[in-house]
Amino acid sequence: MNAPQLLTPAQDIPDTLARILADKYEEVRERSAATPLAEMERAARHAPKPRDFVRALCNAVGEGRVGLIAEIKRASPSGGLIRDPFEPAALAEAYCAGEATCLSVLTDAPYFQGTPEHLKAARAACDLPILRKDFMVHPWQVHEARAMGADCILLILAALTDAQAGELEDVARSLDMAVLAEVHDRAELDRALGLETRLIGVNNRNLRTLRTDLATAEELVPLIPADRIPVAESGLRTPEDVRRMAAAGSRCILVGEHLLRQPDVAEASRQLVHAL
Ligand SMILES: O=P(O)(O)OC[C@@H](O)[C@@H](O)c1c[nH]c2ccccc12
Repeated sequence: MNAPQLLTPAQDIPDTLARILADKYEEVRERSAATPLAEMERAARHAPKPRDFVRALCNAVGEGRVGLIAEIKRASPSGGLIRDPFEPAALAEAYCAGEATCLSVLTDAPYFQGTPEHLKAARAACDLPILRKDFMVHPWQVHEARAMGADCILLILAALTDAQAGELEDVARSLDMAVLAEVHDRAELDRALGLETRLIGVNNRNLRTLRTDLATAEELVPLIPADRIPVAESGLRTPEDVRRMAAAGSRCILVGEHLLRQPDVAEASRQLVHAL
């Protein structure tokens, strides 16, 4: 990607997401100056082999279970401090014991109090495939994700132009990583379907206002073609919520805050996995 695209995010992105992205562009500018792309590419090539994120979800669904992507995050803009003390390795083990299919680990520091160390610790503690949950805006971050051990990246369509999303997807594919393309409305869904990836996340949370509404997935999941894999994200708490998402056509879910607020994370995870 050319340097000018590092300078500033697209202009028409309001509110919370705009603030996060402005900070992210600044962060990437600084970090990629400290560790040049060529060095990050080399680190990515030497990372442990990717785990198959898509296959894990397909297997879970094929065996009649919920495909649960269980999230590890210390804090969030909407939830404040979510878990304290916060132990990523212990959480990864608990999710694994609770039959989660994959993990999602926040690595964004300013808004989620995440670090790459959280992802590394989680990956070393279990053998589940791992999504790096961050705001990806530049190929440098995709190599960085692979270098820290991530098996999948998130592409938030609301944060990216089609050209950016396509380029980031190409880099991920070149590194044998999966891509979760995240949408919040029909226009973003149409754009996501122009990508190669089969994984389409429908975020029930509006990243501009931070409110969740399960009706978002109920509206959009039925529009996703059968050759793709829908993932309902955010605001899910109860087995009943999981059944609502499955009724709309999504047997894969991404759940964070609810699980992280439980004392017994493994048991809470198991309850969602066996909700159907
Ligand atoms: O904690 P929740 O409401 O269960 O949501 C998890 C996940 O969907 C949410 O963290 C998320 C979805 N898309 C994102 C994009 C960036 C940061 C965070 C997210």
